[in-house]
Amino acid sequence: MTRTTIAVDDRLAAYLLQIGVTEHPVQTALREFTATHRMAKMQISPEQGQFLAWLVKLLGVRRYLEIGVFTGYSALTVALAMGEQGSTVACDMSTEFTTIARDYWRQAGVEDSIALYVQPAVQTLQMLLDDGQAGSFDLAFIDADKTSYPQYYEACLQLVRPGGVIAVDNIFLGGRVVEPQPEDPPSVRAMQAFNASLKHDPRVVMSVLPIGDGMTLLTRR
Ligand SMILES: C[S@@+](CC[C@H](N)C(=O)[O-])C[C@H]1O[C@@H](n2cnc3c(N)ncnc32)[C@H](O)[C@@H]1O
Repeated sequence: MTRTTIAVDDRLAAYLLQIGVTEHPVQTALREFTATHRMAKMQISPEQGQFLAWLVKLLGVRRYLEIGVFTGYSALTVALAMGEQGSTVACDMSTEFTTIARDYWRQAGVEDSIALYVQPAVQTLQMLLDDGQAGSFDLAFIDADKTSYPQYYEACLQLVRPGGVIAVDNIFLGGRVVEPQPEDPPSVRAMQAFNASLKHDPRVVMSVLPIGDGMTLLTRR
């Protein structure tokens, strides 16, 4: 028993990976490749991927919306968990990053199930709303530029069905949200305000998990 969540050091993280994560060989290859990338820390942790895959099974997710693709690990993980019945809409602005993603999606045989839009995510979200896709997604994952999280959240609340889930990543920002310092970037105060706004939002039921850099889960009422 413990009254607080224990810190996970490198040794324990390796153990967690060993006993708690099952990956498709292409997931492993992508994770190992991304570890060598200059922006490697942007990828979700493998245990977060495992959690999302579990959530897919729990909810019976068929339609997945991802905001923030990077080299494609989270989208690949969810696409594999959904299987042939699943489809993904993926949003990112970077051709460089998503070219890597597409390559690994192709290797895993899920490329055709992922519609990737390489443009600002707000445009893609508006396009989906204009296209009458409100309420059509089972799961949304917000993992892109932090100052836009409130906009992404409002759009996802419309796009996800009642009972569907919105997962939000990096809500701790390495712990800086507790007490933002003057030298911190605007994203820290923005995340602090966003986190505070969710607690009493009557439209959702929420739970914050201290997994990765902190992940909030919100079920749409
Ligand atoms: C933290 S990474 C995503 C990590 C990914 N979910 C994974 O597990 O590997 C954030 C991504 O958001 C993208 N991004 C940043 N600003 C964006 C914007 N305005 N619209 C769309 N994508 C954006 C970046 O190009 C980057 O690939």
